[in-house]
Amino acid sequence: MDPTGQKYFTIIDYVIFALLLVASMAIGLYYAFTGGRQSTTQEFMYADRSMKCLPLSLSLMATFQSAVAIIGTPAEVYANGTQYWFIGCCYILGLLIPAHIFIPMFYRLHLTSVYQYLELRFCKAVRICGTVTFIFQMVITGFHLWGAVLATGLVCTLYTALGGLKAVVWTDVFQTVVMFTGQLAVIIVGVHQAGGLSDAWVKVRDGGRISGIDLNPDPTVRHTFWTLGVGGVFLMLSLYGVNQAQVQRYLSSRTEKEAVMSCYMVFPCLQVALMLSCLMGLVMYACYGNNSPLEQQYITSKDQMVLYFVMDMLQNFPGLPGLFVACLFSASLSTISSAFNSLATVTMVDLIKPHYSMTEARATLLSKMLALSYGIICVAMAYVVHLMNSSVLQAALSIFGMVGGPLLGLFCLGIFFPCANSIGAVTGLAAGLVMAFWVGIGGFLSRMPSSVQVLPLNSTNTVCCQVTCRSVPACIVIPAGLNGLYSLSYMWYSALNSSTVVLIGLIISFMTGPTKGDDVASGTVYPVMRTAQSLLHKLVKPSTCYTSPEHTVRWSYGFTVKCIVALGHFNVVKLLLADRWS
Ligand SMILES: CC(C)(CO)[C@@H](O)C(=O)NCCC(=O)O
Ligand code: NA
Repeated sequence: MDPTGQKYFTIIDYVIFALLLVASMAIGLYYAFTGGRQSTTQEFMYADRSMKCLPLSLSLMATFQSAVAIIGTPAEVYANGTQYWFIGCCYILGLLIPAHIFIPMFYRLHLTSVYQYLELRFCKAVRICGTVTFIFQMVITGFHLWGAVLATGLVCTLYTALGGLKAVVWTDVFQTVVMFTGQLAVIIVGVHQAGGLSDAWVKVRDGGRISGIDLNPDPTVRHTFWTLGVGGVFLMLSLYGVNQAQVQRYLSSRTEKEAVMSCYMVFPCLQVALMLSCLMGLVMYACYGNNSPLEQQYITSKDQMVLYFVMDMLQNFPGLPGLFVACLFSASLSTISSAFNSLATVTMVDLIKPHYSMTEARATLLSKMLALSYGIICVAMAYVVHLMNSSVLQAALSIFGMVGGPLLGLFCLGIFFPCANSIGAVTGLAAGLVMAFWVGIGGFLSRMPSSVQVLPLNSTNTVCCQVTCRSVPACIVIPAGLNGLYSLSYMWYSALNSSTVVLIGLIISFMTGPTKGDDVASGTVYPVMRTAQSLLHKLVKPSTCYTSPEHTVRWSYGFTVKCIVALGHFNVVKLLLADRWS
């Protein structure tokens, strides 16, 4: 540390960081020159469908655990306590549903990409709409990532393009280990600096950072048990149920059972990841108390907290800052490599292959070029796009909800509603996206002025933000009714947008002539009623015969229609009552 308070990396730090890049590159090269030498698209995209459960589960977790989670979660816990930790509750249903509904269905259909499902169930147009929405989502995910700077971005692009999915999965495994080690090291040193475990505990407890469960049903409160535990389920389903990056991993496993197991194993992995990042937030509070470096104006945004903390705490431990930066980059690399690989896959499988016939060698080469190009696009964008001053964690999860939510709705419409038709699907998706951007952007703009006031005025970023914000309240007048919608907690975005797709999709399907039960391709609809009935029968009378599929389909039609009608009545009654009372 020099007299101006500037902290520097030592040689050891640089060496550790370089080792991360070298090792990742080595794994990529290894898979480029062993096995089938990445000479088929099967190997490049689906690892020859030979993966085992343990590496897959670590890789599944690493895909959506990026630097954003590692620096965003501690900042959230430091500022608002451990309420966010309750997001861990949504992992239960958020993983059980993919394991028992999505994975068996996708695996048995032997898909080449998850969007092929949409063509089997609906038609080609729906498949293309889904694919384009996904590309949009993943490119945003890829470039919003902090730290995707040239050196790392290029290394990542190279190992992804050379080593295919095998390299992506095995680098994920290695990078997860680096990620956990880095976090653990910072937590241990932090507890030590705070005066030991019991001192640290007393400080966070007296500082009110240990939150009890908040059961407030108000959907506009950012974090409650309901927004996190129930709203989060929809977020998890969109990420772990129908996202191509994840489905590609399920499909690459040796057997269906192993795919289901890997999904189960994500649960403990995610809990460990969540625990480490929440603990780091608590340790930060134990060290700084309410005297945050943000308040003292050492840093200009909440998201710099973790980095400042790390450099501040670890300065006497040469090598540890390097390890932590390696941890951050590991988290990012494992996310963007999955994004590049899945983007290349869908572009090839959904957009190019159905229209041009080509040899296997050509197709493989083209897939590699695609992975390379998406990598370069994302690296270039990372240079251009600067982060917003609001929390990166909230921004990332909002984007997942805004683009992932409608996609989840599209798949649910196809899987759970045999009557939905293609016109309904496309209109529903469009309606869901409109809803997403309307509420997402409306919410962002309506929250902006207040979020800016708390920031110090001396950084260039803030000045730009001030300029844009000042004009906002003047030109946007928000009607009172919409304010409710705009203030919806971002954790509900996935649920709202996927429900919009399903609801509009069903209404349009009924208006344009619902699909007949027999016209639906076999294996593309989940027999909700039959499963529920057989479960019920098993519970009540263990030895009864089960009803015919036709009967069940007819029954589920009737039931769905009744539900919609009942819901309509309920809303009318609610409106009437609200009118009376006001
Ligand atoms: C997806 C969750 C919420 C699961 O805990 C978590 O990994 C997370 O907060 N991710 C943030 C987005 C990102 O890391 O890119
Ligand atoms: Na990651």
